[in-house]
Order: sequence, then C-alpha cells, then structure tokens
Amino acid sequence: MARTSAVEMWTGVSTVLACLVVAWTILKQYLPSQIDTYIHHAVGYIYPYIQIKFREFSGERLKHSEAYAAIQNYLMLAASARAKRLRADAVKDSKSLVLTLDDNEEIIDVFHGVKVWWSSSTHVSMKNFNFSLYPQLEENRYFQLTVHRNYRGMIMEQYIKHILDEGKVIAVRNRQRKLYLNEPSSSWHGYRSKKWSHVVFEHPATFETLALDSAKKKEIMNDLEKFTKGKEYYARIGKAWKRGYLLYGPPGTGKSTMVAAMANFLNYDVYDLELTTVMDNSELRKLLIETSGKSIIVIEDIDCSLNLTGQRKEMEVKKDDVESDDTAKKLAKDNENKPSKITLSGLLNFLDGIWSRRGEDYRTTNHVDKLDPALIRRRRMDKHIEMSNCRFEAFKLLAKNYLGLDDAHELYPRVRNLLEVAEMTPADVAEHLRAKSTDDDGDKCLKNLVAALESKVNVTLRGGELVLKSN
Ligand SMILES: Nc1ncnc2c1ncn2[C@@H]1O[C@H](COP(=O)(O)OP(=O)(O)OP(=O)(O)O)[C@@H](O)[C@H]1O
Ligand SMILES: [Mg+2]
Repeated sequence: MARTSAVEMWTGVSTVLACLVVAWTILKQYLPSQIDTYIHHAVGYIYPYIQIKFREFSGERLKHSEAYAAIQNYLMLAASARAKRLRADAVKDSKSLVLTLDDNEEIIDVFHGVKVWWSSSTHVSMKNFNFSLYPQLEENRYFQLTVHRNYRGMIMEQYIKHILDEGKVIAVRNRQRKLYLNEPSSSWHGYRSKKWSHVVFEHPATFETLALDSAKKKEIMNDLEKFTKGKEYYARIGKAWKRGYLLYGPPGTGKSTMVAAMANFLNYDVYDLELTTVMDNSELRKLLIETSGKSIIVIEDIDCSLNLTGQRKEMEVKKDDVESDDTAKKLAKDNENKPSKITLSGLLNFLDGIWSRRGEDYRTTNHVDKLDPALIRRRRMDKHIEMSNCRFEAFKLLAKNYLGLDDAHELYPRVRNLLEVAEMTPADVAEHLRAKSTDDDGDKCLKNLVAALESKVNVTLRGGELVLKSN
C-alpha cells in the first residue's frame, strides 16, 4: 500500500514538471521575440538613430572584409587629424603605418551636410569553446556607423558607396606595388601553389628621368592619363578596358625603362609574362585570369619568345633591371626547349580582351619587322612607340641626370653634331657619362663621351669646316 502511494506521488510530481517544461518551451518561443520587438519599438521611439556594423572578419570562413579595410583607409585621414586616441597598424602590402581609431574612440564625418558618427570597438568571443579545455579568446574588430534614421536612404545608397570607393583609391595609393613573374605550370599544383610569384616593385625610372623627345613623352603621358579616366567610355563602347602598346627599338634604347616609368606614373603593378614558360592557350588564360586590375602586363622580346606558329625558339633570357639574376636563371632552366602550343589566335584573343581583365599590356621587341602583322595591327596594339638611338635632346636629359649639367656647356655643340651621325643608344651614352672614379668631373665624362662618339664616325676637316661621317 505504502509502495502504491509513493508511486502515485512521483507520478503527480513528474506530471507537474512535464507541464512546466511544456509551458516554458512555449513561452520561450514567443516571449523573447515579442519582448525584443517591444524593446526595439520603445528604443526607436526615444532613440532615432540607426547603427551599422562593419566587422573586420566576416562570412562563414571569416575572411578579411574588404569593406572594413576600405573604411579603415577612408577614416585614416580624419582619424589622424581629429581623433584623440589612435592605433597604429602595420598592414601587409602597405608602404606605411596605418593609423586608425582606437577602441571606443569616435569621430564625426559630414557627407552632403549630414552628420555621421564613426566609432571603433572590438567584439571578443570564445574560440573552440566546445572542444578545448583552454578556450582562446577571439577578437573581431568592427567599425560602427551611427546616423539619424531620416537619412537612411541617402546613407545606404550614396554614403556607403562613397566611402568604399574612396577607401579603395587610398589603398591603391598606399600599397606597395609588385612585380609579378609567372611560375612554370609544373609548379602550379600542391600546397600553397601559385601561378605568379612577386617581389616589391621599386624601379626608380620616371618620365622625368626618361631620355626621350619631350613631345613624344608628353603624348604618351596624355594617352595614359586618358586611358586611366576612360572606364565609362570603354564600357559604353563595349570594349575591355585595356590598352596595348608596342615598344620597339634596338637593345638599350629604354623599352624596359619606359615600362617602369609608365608603371610608376600610373601607380600600377607589373606582370612580366614570360611566354616561353607557358605551354598552351589554356595556361595562358589561367595566368591572365589571375592578374589583378590596375596592372601592366609585359611580354618582353615578343619576337624572341615564340614564333607563334607552334614552335618554340631558342630562348634568350635577359637580365633586366627589374629582374634578379636568380629569377632569370630559374626561368631559363624551366624552359629546356619544351614545345609550346600557344597559338597566334590564343594570343590574339587575349589582346582583344576576351580573357584579359582591365589593365594595360605592353610588348617590347627589338625587331618589329619580325612580328606577324595580325598581331600588331592598331586594334590590338593601340599605340606603337619607337625607342630610338640617342638624339641631342635625350642626351641633354641624361647629362642632367648623370652629371647635374644644365643646357650650356662648351662641348654641347660638338656632341650635337656627333649624335646626328653616330648611332649610340641611350644606355651607351649613359654609360660614358657615368663617373668612373671619384676624380671624374662633368668635363672628364663629357670628353669620354665625345671620344667614344668620334670613334664611331669619320671626322675630317674640310677648309676649316668639321665634316662627320658615320663609320
Ligand atoms: N631612354 C632612356 N632614358 C634613360 N635611361 C635609359 C634610356 N635608355 C636606356 N637607358 C639606360 O640604359 C639601361 C638599359 O635600358 P633598357 O633596359 O630600358 O633598354 P631596353 O630597350 O629594354 O633593352 P633590351 O632590348 O635589351 O631589353 C637602363 O638601365 C637605363 O639606365
Ligand atoms: Mg628590355
């Protein structure tokens, strides 16, 4: 009997417990969201601002957020001018330290007369909470934008786009530029494989130091400037936003130097595409897909790289100013006369912008006459630039760069006459102008150059008149 009443009692208790659990589950389902809604309505009534968070890492795989990076750049100027507490971060690929708002610091930005508040904070959460006895703390920084709800539309449609665009422009201006070299496809597979390897691009050439006829220089700079501002124009006419240049002329006339000057002028990366290591059109396409925007793709010595009928020619690897010796040797080793299947049409497709991303591409050659006419006709190579032997104007610039001389020197008329007949590349002129010892001054170097030029021509005196003839 006693046993029966105990069982009844426990049955009663479990029924009550079960009812409580069911009631709690039902309450749990409805209560929080309704309370949330009421709270939000109440807060919205007295707090008329909206807030947007931009986290540093976002998405399932916690990728570094581009929006966060763009906002960080955008706020950098305002933060360094006005914020009281700043954080200095060394950001990968950036030339300088990036100053940003410190935690819980706030600054105001004004856009079309509308005030917005930016603040920075860190959200800390547990990492590996379920699986580890020693959970680690994971920090995720974020920027928070606060603005009056009356301006919601304008902020969403215009302001956010404005800061993302501006932030990207600042990032391009601040980043370290790179020189990329294509890896042979044999090393494209496996852990951390990549198609392009890179070094920091630090070539000092500029249009100011480039010895070239000044009208030609100006024309090229205008052309480049027009190209960079032509995004809408290219979109309107339905053409890929890219421009092809063919640089041709004897060795040492400054083709590679010109490419470096252009990259510095445009603030673009350089992709040095070694065609002889590319086995076929599909590899070419994969390589080009992996190039980024705002870049120059250079195919050096296009006439030597391939004959574009399917047969690889003996490869000539040149040591360039922007390449290291090691890279050149490595590339040469990778190219032990394997047959290439890149076809003329594959290359032409790329030039026509089917595969290429926006950017520019340059080809340099010493033998323009050896190239297939289909490859160099205007539509594919928008501009042909001849780099010639050194003329007097180019010489004056080299003398200024190397010796600090201005336009007037007693030897200049002689140099002018000699350069009209003697064929000498800017590279050779520069070499003669270079001081060979600490005692060499401007006069000595100029005399060296005059002697070298004279050795290239016949100098005769005819009735007091100097006659120069090429040897
Ligand atoms: N027009 C120039 N202005 C200034 N420097 C020049 C010019 N041309 C050549 N030089 C100097 O000569 C060196 C060699 O020039 P560069 O490598 O640009 O010639 P290139 O035409 O590319 O030759 P190659 O056909 O062998 O590749 C450069 O490092 C540079 O110092
Ligand atoms: Mg070159």
